[in-house]
Amino acid sequence: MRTITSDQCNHQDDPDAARPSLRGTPGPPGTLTAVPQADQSYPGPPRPTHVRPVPLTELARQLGAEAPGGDAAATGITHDSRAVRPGDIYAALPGARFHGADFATQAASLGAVAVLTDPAGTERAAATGLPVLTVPDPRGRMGALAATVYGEPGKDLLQIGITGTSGKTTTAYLIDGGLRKAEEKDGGLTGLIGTVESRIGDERVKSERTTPEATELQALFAVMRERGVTSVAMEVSSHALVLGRVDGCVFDIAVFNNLSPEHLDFHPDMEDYFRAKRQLFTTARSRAGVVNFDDEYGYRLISESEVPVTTFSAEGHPDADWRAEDVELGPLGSVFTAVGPKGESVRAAAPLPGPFNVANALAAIVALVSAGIDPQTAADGVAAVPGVPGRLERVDAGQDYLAVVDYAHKPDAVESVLYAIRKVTEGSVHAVLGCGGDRDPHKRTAMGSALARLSDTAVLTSDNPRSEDPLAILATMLAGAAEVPAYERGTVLVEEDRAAAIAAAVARAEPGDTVLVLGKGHEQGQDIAGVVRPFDDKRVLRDAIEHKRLGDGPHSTPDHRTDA
Ligand SMILES: CC(=O)N[C@H]1[C@@H](OP(=O)(O)OP(=O)(O)OC[C@H]2O[C@@H](n3ccc(=O)[nH]c3=O)[C@H](O)[C@@H]2O)O[C@H](CO)[C@@H](O)[C@@H]1O[C@H](C)C(=O)N[C@@H](C)C(=O)N[C@H](CCC(=O)O)C(=O)O
Ligand SMILES: Nc1ncnc2c1ncn2[C@@H]1O[C@H](COP(=O)(O)OP(=O)(O)OP(=O)(O)O)[C@@H](O)[C@H]1O
Repeated sequence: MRTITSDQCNHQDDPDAARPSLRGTPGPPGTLTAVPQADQSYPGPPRPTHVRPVPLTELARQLGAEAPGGDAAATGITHDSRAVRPGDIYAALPGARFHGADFATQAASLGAVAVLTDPAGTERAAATGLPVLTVPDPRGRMGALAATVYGEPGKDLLQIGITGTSGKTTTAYLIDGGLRKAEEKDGGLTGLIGTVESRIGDERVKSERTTPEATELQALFAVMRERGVTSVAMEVSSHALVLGRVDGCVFDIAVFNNLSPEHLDFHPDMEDYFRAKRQLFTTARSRAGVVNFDDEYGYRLISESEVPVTTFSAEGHPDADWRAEDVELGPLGSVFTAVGPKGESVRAAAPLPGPFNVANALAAIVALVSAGIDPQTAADGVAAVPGVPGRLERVDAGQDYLAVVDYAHKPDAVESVLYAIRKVTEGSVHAVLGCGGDRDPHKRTAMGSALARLSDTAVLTSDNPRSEDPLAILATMLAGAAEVPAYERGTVLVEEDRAAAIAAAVARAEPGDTVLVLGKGHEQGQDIAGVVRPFDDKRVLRDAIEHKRLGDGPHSTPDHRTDA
């Protein structure tokens, strides 16, 4: 293993030059070790190129676990045996499907130096001959341990965490816009972590989850620090809060957008879902909060937050700290005045349409101001965001009607998007929607109802059926559509094949109408019976529009649709 000293490592030469603006506290000087960048079939997240090895005895002390003999040290940590690199601790966690200890042999063969596990995994881990660190709840200890292994990278980053049922991704991109604007004069880079992707400056990294597991997150923070990132906006899902994925982080600002029924396959009820989100507003997790005054659960959070909160109201409520006033909604976005508690008043713009994006933009501005950025810079940065992948994203192929792809895949989001489109367009709306299999089945009826009630043509179709029968999912959605009184209901079509469903909506579009393809947004594949086939709503929509223009029959008139 090649060892270099800190003065050979770029960002240690002149830490102030590398991370100057929003934070910029350099790590302590010391010896850095180049980390082997092994070839892996499972790529895992990016890793820092240099770390300071941490002796296992020190890590055992942190865990309160029995110290292993010898002088081995760790240079990384992962919870996935396939992603182990030489020098890693392998965290063998109990899960719903497996016990990670079953993969300890693979971890050892890839160069793990120790295994962190629970008493149930100790014997299998010890059989590899590696030192074993046993604790009752390894998942609960893994985040803080990962932060230690990677040298507490989060402490060198301004961290803004966003939670809520809808708008996390959008708000994260809008905050990133403001952070970029603030960094313009200093030359610092920004980071973004969320559902669509992670970004290290302009480099894009594929996301496996909305919020990475703690070992991946701390490694990502370390890479960001190494490359000169000074501030990061990240989505924090309720799964992440319950599963300890953000253990080891203290967010400078925590943002709460809203809460509506979702993930009720994971949370037993809304109270449990709310409490999971509320964890982000404890002193262990954040320093200050930004909370949506207009949301029922946001309003409740104001009194239940442990950290001081600043409130915002896109509806202009006079009791909120920040308000959106003089809102003008437009088909491409909205403009409004953000009015603050100290007499601040800046003209701002939401670069995406719909009232809910005024809320997302105001949330972003208030989070940025709470992080110390001046309101005009914050508003300018938010307004400059060119769009968010798969969120109200337009497809233009020269047609005389609007065609939009959107990620709405829960009842509240479907309603918000349809209301938003209705507010800014006059023609008919032809909307396509499916529900994913193996996920919260409770929302399917409500999704069917919302689409039937708010569209002129509702085309019910497949999303990612996964292991479920798509027709069974569609039957539940159709039952929801049938609950809508006939006088309120648009034409409902059922078309199992998603491409044909999109073509059916396009076939009905007249000049001035809107075709709205919902549910998959940025996604590039469709999971049918565990096989993910390439499927890109934007490309399929564009093809359907072009086929219609060329009068190419089969694509514009699917022959196996069902009128409800
Ligand atoms: C409910 C949930 O979130 N489960 C997560 C959890 O699974 P689990 O504990 O049951 O793990 P398991 O599959 O039994 O495996 C046990 C252990 O063996 C390890 N293993 C497994 C196989 C192997 O070859 N080698 C290996 O080391 C696994 O890494 C794991 O640590 O730990 C796994 C390892 O990190 C995660 O992949 C898995 O996320 C699942 C796949 C998932 O999709 N979660 C979704 C629902 C999720 O987290 N969504 C949220 C919210 C999104 C939103 O708001 O829309 C998100 O943040 O993405
Ligand atoms: N503030 C909001 N209120 C209601 N609906 C919203 C809001 N923001 C976005 N949406 C809708 O929800 C969809 C998903 O938005 P976004 O990806 O920003 O949220 P998210 O919280 O990251 O969602 P997910 O958890 O599903 O990834 C958007 O495409 C839009 O239809």
